[in-house]
Amino acid sequence: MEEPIVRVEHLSHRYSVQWAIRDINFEINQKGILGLLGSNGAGKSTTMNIICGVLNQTEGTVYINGIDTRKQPVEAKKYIGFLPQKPPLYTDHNVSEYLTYCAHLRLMDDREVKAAVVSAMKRCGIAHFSKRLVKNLSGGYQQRLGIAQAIVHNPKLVVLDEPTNGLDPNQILEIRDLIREIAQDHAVLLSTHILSEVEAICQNIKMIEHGNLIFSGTLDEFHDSVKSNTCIVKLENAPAEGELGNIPGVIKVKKLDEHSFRLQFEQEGEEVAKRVAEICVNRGWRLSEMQMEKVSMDEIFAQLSGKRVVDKF
Ligand SMILES: Nc1ncnc2c1ncn2[C@@H]1O[C@H](COP(=O)(O)OP(=O)(O)OP(=O)(O)O)[C@@H](O)[C@H]1O
Repeated sequence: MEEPIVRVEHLSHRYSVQWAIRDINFEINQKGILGLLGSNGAGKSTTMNIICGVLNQTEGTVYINGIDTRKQPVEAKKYIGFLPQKPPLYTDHNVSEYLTYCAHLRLMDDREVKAAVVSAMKRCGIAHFSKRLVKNLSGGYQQRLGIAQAIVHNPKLVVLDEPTNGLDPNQILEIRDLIREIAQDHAVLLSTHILSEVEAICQNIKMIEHGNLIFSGTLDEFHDSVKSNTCIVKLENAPAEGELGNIPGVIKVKKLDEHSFRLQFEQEGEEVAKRVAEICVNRGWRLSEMQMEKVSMDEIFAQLSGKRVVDKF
């Protein structure tokens, strides 16, 4: 059987006395973009730094393509490309010199370096800047170069730590397009605390909070992980708010306009919603619309991380 690209087993790390991550386990088996999501300080960078061999874990094991990163770090690193939060750029090099240097650092065969540098520059849209000094590139192009150094040796795994941090909105869209393109033939592990980023480009999500892995699944599963308990009803012959509030299972009511109300249910809603619909019809309130409200990414994130959910009432 083929080895997973990444296998993380019982990974824990402690900085002096405080545990930053505890008992993290997961595998990456395929190409595509996996988003590592979490609040500031959740443990994303710690996890990525260990996977990439930049930090030695306190406990647990990371295998890249079946190779233990602790026992055979040099071999394992051939399969990893890493863009840390702060790109490791040598600003007095020009683009081509810098990538050539990076390719040698990755122990590439000398005969392959030139073509690999040209290919990485092309893929990242920086070929026209090959002779430009790194310090004279804009932030967006420096980030492209950061990604180019992460793929120059054609690794199986590309790890990007908050790759759109600090970029302007147009640069963010361009870098996201580039990451999507890279993910066609690499497994990309990307950390972010920006929910719209996850929604825009990730197929799978792992969420870390206080150093623990608290969610693992597809984007759709993430959306389904928290069920809605609010709904909007439209009643052509609306009663007073109090009457809606007296329906068993309804705990809050907010009048939105003459005919529309937001109802909050005791628990997640389908059973109560059916009851509300029956009562509205039986009492002649002329129910014309009823829709469970979608739970936003922000609300899911807040609930999963145990934070206070914004009260819509
Ligand atoms: N070198 C260090 N020494 C001591 N504590 C550290 C060190 N680096 C990180 N920490 C702590 O470990 C925890 C996890 O930090 P980490 O940087 O992995 O989180 P993160 O999810 O990447 O956050 P951010 O999104 O802010 O980068 C935090 O409490 C942080 O303060």
